[in-house]
Amino acid sequence: MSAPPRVLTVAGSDSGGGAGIQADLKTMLALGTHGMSVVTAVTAQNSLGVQGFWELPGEAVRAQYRSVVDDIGVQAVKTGMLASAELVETVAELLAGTDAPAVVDPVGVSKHGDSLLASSALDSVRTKLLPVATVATPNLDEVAQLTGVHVESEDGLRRAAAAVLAYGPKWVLIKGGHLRGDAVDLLTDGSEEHVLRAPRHDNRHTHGTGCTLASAIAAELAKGRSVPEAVAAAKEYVTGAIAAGFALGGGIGPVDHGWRSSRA
Ligand SMILES: Nc1ncnc2c1ncn2[C@@H]1O[C@H](COP(=O)(O)OP(=O)(O)O)[C@@H](O)[C@H]1O
Ligand SMILES: Cc1ncc(COP(=O)(O)O)c(N)n1
Repeated sequence: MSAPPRVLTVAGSDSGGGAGIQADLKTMLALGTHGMSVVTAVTAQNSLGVQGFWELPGEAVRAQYRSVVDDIGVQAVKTGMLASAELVETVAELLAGTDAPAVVDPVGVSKHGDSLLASSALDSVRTKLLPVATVATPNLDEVAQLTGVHVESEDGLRRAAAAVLAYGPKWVLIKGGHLRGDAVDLLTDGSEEHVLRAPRHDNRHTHGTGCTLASAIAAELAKGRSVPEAVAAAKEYVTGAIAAGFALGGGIGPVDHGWRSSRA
């Protein structure tokens, strides 16, 4: 049997299993790839929020990354929660030395509003991490935090994309999931533009949407798809996972990563 495409997530652990490393690995499996992980931080997290987190030293992140990349090799990398300026800079340097596409999800706050990134790290995200991204996938809160551009309707997505592209990622996918109406995202590299539209599912169990989308893009890139093809396939996967999101605990439940396979 030949090995499946290899994808690496560099992100935080979510003890509740809905977002972070756990969402990433489930997504990678669901999309037919071999998922691997570099843990940047450990969160104590559930459906009610983030009760605490502990970040790993830069040395531990670097060692995990080298272990995976130098022996097994990667065909795409996804980054999520990086917690601090030190980790953002360490990961940016590692990505710059890796010959594989990088999907950068600049995770700032959780769905509950708990911060997952020190405000002192924002400048490193802008000047070190975004420039090495093949695709950056900010949500509208992250766009506002990073660029000062506030978007309140679909019309503003193009302005947000231009502001993020100015920091140097090859492509940006602005996620309009926090707007009303259809779930509309805009993908552009500054010349091509693709609007991805899906019906909004009236389901509050959306924990892990952003992690799932970014990991799905990385998995599709690892299979050799182009960026627009990978994003279109990933959008279809996350939309189905949101439609099937289920209640767990007393708060916001997770999307269903296994929605395409039978639960019987
Ligand atoms: N209720 C929903 N129904 C359908 N798609 C959604 C819904 N909420 C978010 N999305 C989609 O999920 C993906 C992740 O977006 P978003 O939730 O904005 O990211 P984040 O988790 O980073 O806040 C995007 O493609 C967005 O359009
Ligand atoms: C460890 C970790 N990483 C990322 C998120 C963001 O989750 P979402 O994908 O719902 O924005 C999270 N809640 N926890």
